[in-house]
Amino acid sequence: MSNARKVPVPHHDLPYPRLEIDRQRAEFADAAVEDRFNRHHLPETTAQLKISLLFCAAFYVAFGATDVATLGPTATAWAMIALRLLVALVAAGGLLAITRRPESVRIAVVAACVVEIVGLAVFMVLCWYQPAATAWNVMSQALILMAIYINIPNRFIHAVWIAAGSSAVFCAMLFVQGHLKMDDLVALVLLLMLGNTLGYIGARRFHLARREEFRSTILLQQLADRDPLTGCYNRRVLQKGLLDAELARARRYGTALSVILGDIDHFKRINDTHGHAAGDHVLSDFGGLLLAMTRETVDSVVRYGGEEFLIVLPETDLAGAHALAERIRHAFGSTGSAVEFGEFVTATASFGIASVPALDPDAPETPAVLMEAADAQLYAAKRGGRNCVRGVSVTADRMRSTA
Ligand SMILES: Nc1nc2c(ncn2[C@@H]2O[C@H](COP(=O)(O)OP(=O)(O)OP(=O)(O)O)[C@@H](O)[C@H]2O)c(=O)[nH]1
Repeated sequence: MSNARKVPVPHHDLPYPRLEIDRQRAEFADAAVEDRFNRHHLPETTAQLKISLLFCAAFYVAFGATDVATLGPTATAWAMIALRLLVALVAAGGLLAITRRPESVRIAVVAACVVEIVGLAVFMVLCWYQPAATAWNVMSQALILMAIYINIPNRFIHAVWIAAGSSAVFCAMLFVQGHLKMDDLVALVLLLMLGNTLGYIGARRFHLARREEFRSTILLQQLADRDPLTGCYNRRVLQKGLLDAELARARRYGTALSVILGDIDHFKRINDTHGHAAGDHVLSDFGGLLLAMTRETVDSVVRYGGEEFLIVLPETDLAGAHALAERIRHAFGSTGSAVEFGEFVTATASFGIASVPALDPDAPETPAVLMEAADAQLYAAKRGGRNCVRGVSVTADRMRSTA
């Protein structure tokens, strides 16, 4: 049972307010949505990070030649090369970690941060011992800023802190060293401020654009999957395998699964008496009620036909589904729909339930059995006088009518 809850169910929508983007942090305001975004892009992010780490390691080691060139083959030069190798080793460690745990967003972020911080710390030490190469090192710092903001995929907020923080340390170090004239130092501070500002603007725009694209994709998907009149899922979602996936989950983890078919009684009469628009109001209210009375991120409500709705209830047995159907039946029958010209229409609905019990080795493999059973129960409810609930427990070789 507990395992089943850990498996993400892919078909549930994200309500629009949860898709808001925190423009300062350049992330989704909702941590769960941000996580979903990161998981969606993880393969691409990891591939880019691997290349970035490889380049980082290679260039750090290659620039060891400049240590020997500026300092000669001294002990200090060899110590610097050892430090460069340390950065390469840390980058290799990051590479190994993300290769071993490609599914972890956190490891990718930690690997990027650790390599950036260790790389910059080593860079500061190298600069400290090479005051003669300050001009080159300033250029290197500017390029490193570009790598941190743009080329090494990381959280925007981390990139800003690491890039801006390292620039501040770099300026402070040159100030303490005192090799530069004040006007050169001011030019250097301005240069790094410019690098950080350009990096900030470019990286922020990039992070925001990717999230805006992700949000548009989700909203388009919601438009494609939802019935515009009621807000419930349309049959496309069933065709995409909603019920197959839930049934497979129930079989895999031994959990119960129920489906309820709900149908408004004598709906044709409502249309004929009050008009099609009034019928639409009643349909919309019924759909809204079903959505409101079911679990937002667990259950699914599908407009199955004209005035027929399917509710899919994972981890719910027959008794639970029956109790829910009764609550809906009562709520719908006791509230009316305000239609045009001040008219008020009341209606009732009938419900047919089919359930797969928990830990049932005979649970059906295809949804067709479940749907046929629910349909038969709905038919029984209609024949039994309407405005009532009928249910059955379904196994591969038998059906026990319990209500
Ligand atoms: N207003 C409106 N009516 C619809 C819509 N879709 C289907 N219908 C109507 O729903 C009615 C369904 O009628 P029937 O299938 O005979 O069922 P019923 O009158 O509800 O009778 P029972 O189900 O046996 O209680 C038909 O008249 C359809 O035209 C819709 O989107 N809006």
